[in-house]
Amino acid sequence: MIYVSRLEHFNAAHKLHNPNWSLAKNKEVFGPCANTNWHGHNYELIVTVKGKPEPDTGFVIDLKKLSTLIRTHIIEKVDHKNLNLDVAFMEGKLASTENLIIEFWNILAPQIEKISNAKLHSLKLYETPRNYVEYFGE
Ligand SMILES: Nc1nc2c(c(=O)[nH]1)N=C([C@H](O)[C@H](O)COP(=O)(O)OP(=O)(O)OP(=O)(O)O)CN2
Repeated sequence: MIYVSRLEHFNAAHKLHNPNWSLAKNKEVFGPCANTNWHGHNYELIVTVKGKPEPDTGFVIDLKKLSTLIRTHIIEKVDHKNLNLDVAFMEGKLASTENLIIEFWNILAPQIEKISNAKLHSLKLYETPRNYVEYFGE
């Protein structure tokens, strides 16, 4: 089994805010991340797919096609957007890195299987250079 990865990036604004809590409670739990007027991050997304190289191409997946797929289905929806206000698939969800990566998985996994024999293996999402989450679909 070969694991093939593509790094993409996007910039987005958000705030961590639980609508069931008061502003004071949100600030107590989320600190500056609850700032009422938003804050931004430079996100980095690493998408890893697994499979066997196709005999005709030597590719598990064409990385150009994988990049286009990620950009079409994820990056164009979140880049330079407000994750709390502008992104349909985050509606009603707390804009944490964990919740984002689950939504990304649900979107990408079926799309990757449409264009290749490879399967999505993992996603890694950096919110800051020091904070990241990983997801393996379970
Ligand atoms: N489990 C999670 N914890 C936190 C998340 C998250 O998505 N999941 N998000 C945040 C904030 O949105 C943000 O990432 C924190 O920013 P900050 O503390 O400024 O991160 P830095 O790495 O830049 O901070 P340094 O302390 O300067 O290293 C908080 N928690």
